[in-house]
Amino acid sequence: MRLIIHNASVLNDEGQLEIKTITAEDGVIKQIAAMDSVPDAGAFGEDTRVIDAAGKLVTPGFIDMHVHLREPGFEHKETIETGSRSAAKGGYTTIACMPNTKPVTDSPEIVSLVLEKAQEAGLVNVLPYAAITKNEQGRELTDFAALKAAGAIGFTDDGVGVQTAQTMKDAMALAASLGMTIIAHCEDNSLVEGAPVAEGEFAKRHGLKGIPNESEAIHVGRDILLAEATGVHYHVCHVSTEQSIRLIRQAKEIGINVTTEVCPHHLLLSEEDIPGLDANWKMNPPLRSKRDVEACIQALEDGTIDMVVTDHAPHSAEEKARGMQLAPFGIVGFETAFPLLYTKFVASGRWSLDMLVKRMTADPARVFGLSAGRLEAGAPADLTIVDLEKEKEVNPEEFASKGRNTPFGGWKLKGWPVTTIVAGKVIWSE
Ligand SMILES: NC(=O)N[C@@H](CC(=O)O)C(=O)O
Ligand SMILES: [Zn+2]
Ligand SMILES: [Zn+2]
Repeated sequence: MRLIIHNASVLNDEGQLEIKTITAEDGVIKQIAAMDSVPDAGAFGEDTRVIDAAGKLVTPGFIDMHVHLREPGFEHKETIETGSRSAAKGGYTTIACMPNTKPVTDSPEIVSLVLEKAQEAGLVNVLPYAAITKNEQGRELTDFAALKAAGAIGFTDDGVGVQTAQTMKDAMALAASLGMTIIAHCEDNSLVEGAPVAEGEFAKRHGLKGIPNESEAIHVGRDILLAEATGVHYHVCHVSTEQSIRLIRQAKEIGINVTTEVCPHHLLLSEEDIPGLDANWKMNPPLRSKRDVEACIQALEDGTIDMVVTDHAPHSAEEKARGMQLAPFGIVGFETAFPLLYTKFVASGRWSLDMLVKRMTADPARVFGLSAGRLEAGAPADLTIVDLEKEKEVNPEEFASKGRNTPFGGWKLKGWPVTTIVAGKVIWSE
């Protein structure tokens, strides 16, 4: 199997675009070179596909280290197949899925099941996380060694914070001894108790209880101290507050092994933007203040925040119709992430295209030690072709995801992925 992508606009080491021809063989990039004439597929033998990418950007496939695929147990929200297709449509080629399934991914059997289903879907690379504690109940640690052996790439109780410091410390010490990462949903339940949105004007206006910033930052601070004590690689999920960012920045400065991620919605929306009691604006962490949004943007720019993730969290329309107080937290993310960030930050002139692409490819690959995420000979032929000029309105009805729960419906965006390639094979194309 050979793939040739001709006329590809690729970002070079200086972050500038140049036109190249990318050749891949047996799932691996062979060559990236300047070529004058359109290669003739016939000249390479029958098993060759040539794509003319004239006028389009070709990047390493996007990597999303925080997603919810819902299978097993919540197939009415999403399956590994529909989630993988949604990811492919958003330009993602590698995704790491959270263990808050039913049953929770806390046994080697469920890790294997997720890997099998992903294999059957045959689309993107799916990397499973396993739970830190049994059934994500925050009490008894799972069997980290067995879960690692089954293919888990890290440990997290995402969906809920690990409430007890001793449990987190034990988890970190064990993960460190196995060379594994602890990925933490940071939330102190005692400060949250049933609040559906962030503290702020919106909560006040609608008489809702507010989630304070400290509920996140207290866990971040606690865990940084525990990471220092245990030496583990500690990764903070969906960071959303100025205070957490301050703590992470200081920890990085003194050499503690901490990394973090941010979601597009926390870079683009504040609690002031919530139009009304529509649960498509309800997610965890909640939309916070404008100050927090600006802190997230600046931290992604200076590298304090390492990467962008979607926290793709599909729920059914029926579940989201239960109203702001009762509906589950979460919004879908795969199919809008790149166009949102490209339109709002790159086309507007605040970020370079190179920075955005790195935060969605090379940076997550570096943090999690993945071989993907770079355009060079020997790397996996996981590639995304993007039409930066293409302009389109977000239409949730067209999502490949089962989830329609997005606050971005109707937004007019530029920079849509048009072809996604995994291991040299086109897995999605417009
Ligand atoms: N982010 C969310 O709002 N929801 C996630 C859980 C989580 O990421 O904490 C979910 O599983 O629905
Ligand atoms: Zn979470
Ligand atoms: Zn999540």
